[in-house]
Amino acid sequence: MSLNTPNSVLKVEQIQGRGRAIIASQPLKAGQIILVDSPILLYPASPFSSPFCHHCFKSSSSLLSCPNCNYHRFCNSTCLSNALNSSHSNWICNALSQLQRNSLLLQQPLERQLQARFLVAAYNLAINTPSNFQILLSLQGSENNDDATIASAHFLHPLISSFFSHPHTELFTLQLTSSLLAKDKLNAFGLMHPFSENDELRSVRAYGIYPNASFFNHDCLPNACRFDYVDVNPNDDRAFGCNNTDIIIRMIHDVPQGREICLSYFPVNENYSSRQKRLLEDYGFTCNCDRCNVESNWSDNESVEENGEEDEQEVMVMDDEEEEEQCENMEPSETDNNDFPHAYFFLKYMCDRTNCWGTLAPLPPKGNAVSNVMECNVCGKLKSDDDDFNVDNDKGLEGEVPMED
Ligand SMILES: C[S@@+](CC[C@H](N)C(=O)[O-])C[C@H]1O[C@@H](n2cnc3c(N)ncnc32)[C@H](O)[C@@H]1O
Repeated sequence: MSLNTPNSVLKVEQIQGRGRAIIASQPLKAGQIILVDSPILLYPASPFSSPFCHHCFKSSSSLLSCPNCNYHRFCNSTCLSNALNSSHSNWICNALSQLQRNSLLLQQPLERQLQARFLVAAYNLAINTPSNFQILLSLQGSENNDDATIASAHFLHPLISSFFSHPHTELFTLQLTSSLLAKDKLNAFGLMHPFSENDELRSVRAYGIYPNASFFNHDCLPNACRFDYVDVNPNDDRAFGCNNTDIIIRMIHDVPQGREICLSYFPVNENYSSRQKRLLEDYGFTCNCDRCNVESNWSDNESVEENGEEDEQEVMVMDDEEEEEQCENMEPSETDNNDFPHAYFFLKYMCDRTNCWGTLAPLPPKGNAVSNVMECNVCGKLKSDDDDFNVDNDKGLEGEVPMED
């Protein structure tokens, strides 16, 4: 099976115990852009009152209001007119206007309000873009959900189905609502606010369903990572010619043909037990990647030095100079058989900026030459392989040529 993108260097294969997986169909280079994916559905992370454009999610000093509800706002007339034909159709405009006045819903936790917002966007897709709704239905996630998702479906379905009219009343069932919620939970990506060092956590501006990127499985030491540039204009070098709501997947290091390409579903600094808990509760699987296999043998009470970690709070960060010197001389192959094979990964590919926890990938190669400038996928910091050298981000990436897929 191939991805629904032209000239893809990737293919989709079924792997026992992992479902569909993305495989390199040719050798891939560090920094190479392997996928640019556009969302089939986006919804704001603050469900009913986002200060950003409700269509493209850019921040803007002046926003135009929807002429019907006078409530949802758009950054310019193009976004407004595109939205009126898609993400803010008459049906969704009416549904949102009623939902945001529903006191029962407004008393619910934020997570459930977001689920309501997602369902309205998903059912709007079914009504306005049935082919994209079929793509959403083909993604992982079924009606056999965890108890919390089933409870949400029971609460939200009657509310949202009151906006349907014939023939949708028969088609849009409780089971469908439940399976849509599962698909959102397993597949949604967050489009992030630009990083600020003062925020401990970089918050999400909007959630999106990206049909091709949804096939990437998780690995706690990923070989690719995703970038997004929500506030950057398409003609800015940093956006590599993409739309601002696209996500761009780039290789962290070289991989041979036939290797599975994986992302990490969350920052790589999380410790073993919190990763395992999150993957089981949120994604329904037990991770047995190389890193988890090594760390499963570490006792919680063992000292950090014994485990090869430097931080008692089990955060995978290395700032100890001696340890860094030791690791600097290691190649990945040398670390394969020791107790801390990921030391090299943390040193080379984890951002060292305070509170960032992002992953570094080289800028796209020029021809065959891998760039020695690494970009952080969270804070956007640029740093050279040899030494820290911070490029003035406002000036863009002069001379860097994006690779085609
Ligand atoms: C975003 S989807 C990835 C694509 C999915 N495999 C499919 O068939 O559509 C996330 C789901 O993939 C599976 N998955 C992802 N990473 C995995 C891993 N490392 N081991 C086993 N299953 C994994 C889990 O079922 C998870 O809920």
